[in-house]
Amino acid sequence: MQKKTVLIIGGGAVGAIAALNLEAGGLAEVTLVLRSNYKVVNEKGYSFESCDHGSIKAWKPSVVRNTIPDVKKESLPLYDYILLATKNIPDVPPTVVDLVTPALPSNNTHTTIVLLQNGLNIEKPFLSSHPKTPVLSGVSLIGSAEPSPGHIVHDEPDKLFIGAFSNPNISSSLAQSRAQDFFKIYSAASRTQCTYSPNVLHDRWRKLVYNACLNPICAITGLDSGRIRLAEGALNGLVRPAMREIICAAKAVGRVELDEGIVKWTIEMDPLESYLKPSMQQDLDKGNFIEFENLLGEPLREGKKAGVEMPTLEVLYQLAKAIQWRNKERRGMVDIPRKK
Ligand SMILES: NC(=O)C1=CN([C@@H]2O[C@H](COP(=O)(O)OP(=O)(O)OC[C@H]3O[C@@H](n4cnc5c(N)ncnc54)[C@H](OP(=O)(O)O)[C@@H]3O)[C@@H](O)[C@H]2O)C=CC1
Ligand SMILES: CC(C)(CO)C(=O)C(=O)O
Repeated sequence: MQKKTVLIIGGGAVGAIAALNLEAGGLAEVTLVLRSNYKVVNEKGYSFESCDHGSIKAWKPSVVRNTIPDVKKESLPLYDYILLATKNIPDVPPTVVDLVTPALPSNNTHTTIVLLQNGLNIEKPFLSSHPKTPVLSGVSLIGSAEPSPGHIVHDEPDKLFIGAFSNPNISSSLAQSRAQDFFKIYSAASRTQCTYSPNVLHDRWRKLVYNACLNPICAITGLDSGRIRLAEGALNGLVRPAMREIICAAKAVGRVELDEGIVKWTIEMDPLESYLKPSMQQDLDKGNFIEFENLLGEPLREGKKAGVEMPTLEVLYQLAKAIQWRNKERRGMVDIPRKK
């Protein structure tokens, strides 16, 4: 079988493991686009400490580059898949659509986009920019981090749920067959728990019980997912009310039934003593922008539109927004009046 060509944009904690896993399966040839870790990875390769793949040194995928391929200018054939593994931050340019544009003509039908990213409604921008492009959802339960450039510490197994986002411009059987094909190439190495899961909305709302609640609560308080369980009053006063608001919104917006048991399950998903920092907390620690619009803003807006009261998420959202503004100011992206 001829290998599928996969362009991965973003080779941090999640993208590097995806690249490694796809090439290990032997059914994909990966081109990986890097930014801050390009020099290190290009010169020395990645080093991995991975619970699924073992300890690996000086690894590189088939192609490493520091620019998005311009398929027209470089006369390149279209990729079979473009997988986005950047943080998805619509309020800070470039947007995900800006990123794929050089590698994807707007009338594309060949390439399939795979969004290996957290959050709700992340497929929506592509419906207008690339209306006939199938877009797949990758909901990942991995625990992975890049403590220094090119060094990947992967300590919670790569459990990935793949399905197709609905798109009124293409047949659902086409979109689903693209999802099944990607599931096969991602599963080929037999080292991950990849699941073909057509109920994308269910998977995304279920993951939001964690991401819309623990991500901002841990980021804002500076307490990791273990300490937040120990801190007096935090579970009953913050975490559980936020999670219950997501359960109500999932039902009202997506007709997704999540039972009360998911609250306990999500809180206890990782052992307390692993003191795991959700990705939003890791980003704040690094002084990076946070993915608060897709993780928190979209479920909040959708829930409120459907008539759900979400007072806890509303406060978390406004706090996260202020923190993002602080990050923008630090980077000179907002002008403020001079101090008198
Ligand atoms: N980490 C985890 O355990 C989990 C993460 N997720 C989700 O997966 C997605 C990816 O997260 P994660 O891997 O942790 O994030 P990271 O920050 O570790 O990696 C993102 C990478 O994308 C790169 N990038 C950003 N913009 C560009 C660009 N324009 N061109 C090239 N590279 C770019 C970043 O480079 P630079 O360093 O220059 O910014 C960085 O290397 C997110 O949506 C996250 O929520 C889901 C489950 C678990
Ligand atoms: C739930 C978790 C920790 C990974 O599975 C995550 O999605 C994140 O840190 O953003």
